Amino acid sequence: MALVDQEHMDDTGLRLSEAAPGDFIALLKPRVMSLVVFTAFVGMVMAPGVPNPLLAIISIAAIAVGAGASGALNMWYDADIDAVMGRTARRPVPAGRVTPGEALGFGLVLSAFSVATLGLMANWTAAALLAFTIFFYAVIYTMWLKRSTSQNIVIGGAAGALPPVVGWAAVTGTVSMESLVLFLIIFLWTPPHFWALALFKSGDYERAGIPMLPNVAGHAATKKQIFIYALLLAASGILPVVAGFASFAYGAVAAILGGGFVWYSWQVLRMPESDVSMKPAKVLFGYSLLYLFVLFTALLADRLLASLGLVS
Ligand code: HEM
Ligand SMILES: CC(C)=CCC/C(C)=C/CC/C(C)=C/COP(=O)(O)OP(=O)(O)O
Repeated sequence: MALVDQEHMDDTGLRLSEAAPGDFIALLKPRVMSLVVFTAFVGMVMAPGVPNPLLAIISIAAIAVGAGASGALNMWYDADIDAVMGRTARRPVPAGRVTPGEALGFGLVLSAFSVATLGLMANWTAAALLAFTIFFYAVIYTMWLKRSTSQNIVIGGAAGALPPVVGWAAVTGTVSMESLVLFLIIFLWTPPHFWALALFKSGDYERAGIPMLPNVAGHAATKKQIFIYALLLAASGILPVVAGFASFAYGAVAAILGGGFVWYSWQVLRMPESDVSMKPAKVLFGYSLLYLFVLFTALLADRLLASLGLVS
C-alpha cells in the first residue's frame, strides 16, 4: 500500500520513491555497524606503529561506509523476508519508502567508494580485505548461506569478525597473528550473540522460512550450542595475553567478562521450554553486546596504559 502511495514516475518512467534522508541512514544499519566499526578501530589502535591521524580518520570512515554499504545490500536482497518478520517489516525497502533499485544502487556505489578510498588513502591489502568482507556478508551470507543452512551464522560470522583485521591492515598493510586473534574472538562470539536473539524471535524466522538453528534443530540443541560457544569464547578472550599483546590486567577483565558470558549462557541452557518470556535469552543477547564492547574497550585501555608504561 505504502509502495503505491509514496512512489511516482519520473519523466523517463523510472520508479522513484520519496525517501527521507533518514531512510538511507537506516539502510546502513547504523546501530549494529557502530559496534562493528568500533572493533575495526581497536584493530587499528592495536597495530604497531603510529598512523598519521588524518589517514586513520579517513580509514575508519571508509570502513564505516563499507560496513553500512553491506547493510544496504543486505536490506535490498532481504526485502522479501524482512517484510514478513515483525522485527524488520518497517525497514525502508519492505515499507516502500525506498525502492529496491535505490537500495541496490546506494549499496553498490558506497561499496565501491569505500574500497577505493581505503585503497588510495591507506593500502590495497586493507582495501581488498574490506571488499572481501562486504562480499562475504552481502553475497555469501545474505544471498546464499542465510537461506540454505542452519550453520549460516557460524560461517557467515566470518564477515562480522573481519573488521579488526581490516583495521590492522589499514595501518600495517599486513595480516598478523594478533589481528587473527581478534578475528577469532568475534567469530566465536557471533553464534551465541545471534542464537540468543533467534531463540526469542524464532516465530519470525519460522514465518519467513529461514533455517535458523532454533527452527531447524530445536531450542534444546540451540541452547547447548550457545553454551559450548560461550565456553570457547571465554577461553579465546584470554588469548591476547597468551599471545603476548595484552597485559594480565586485561586478562583479569576478560576472565570476568567471559565468566559472565558462561553464566548467562548457563541460564539459557537451564531455561525451561515452558518459559515463554524467554527472559534469559533476552538477557544473554543484551549481555553479548556489552561483552564485546567492554572487552574491546579493555584492549584499547590496555594499549593506552602500556604506551604510558603503566602496564606491561
Ligand atoms: C553474521 C553475523 C551476525 C548476525 C547474523 C547478527 C544478527 C543480529 C540481529 C538479527 C540483530 C537484531 C538487529 C535489529 O533488529 O536491529 C543484531 C543486533 C546487533 N548486533 Fe548483530 N549480528 C551479527 C554480527 C554482529 C557483529 C559482528 C556485531 C558487532 C561487532 C554485531 C553487533 C550488533 C549490535 C550492536 C546489535 C544491536 C542493534 C540494536 O540495538 O538495534 N552483530 N545482530
Ligand atoms: C566492514 C564490513 C563490511 C562489515 C560488515 C560486518 C558484518 C557482516 C556485520 C553483520 C551485521 C548483521 C546485522 C548481520 C545480520 O544480518 P541478518 O540479515 O541476519 O539480520 P537482519 O535480519 O537484521 O537483516
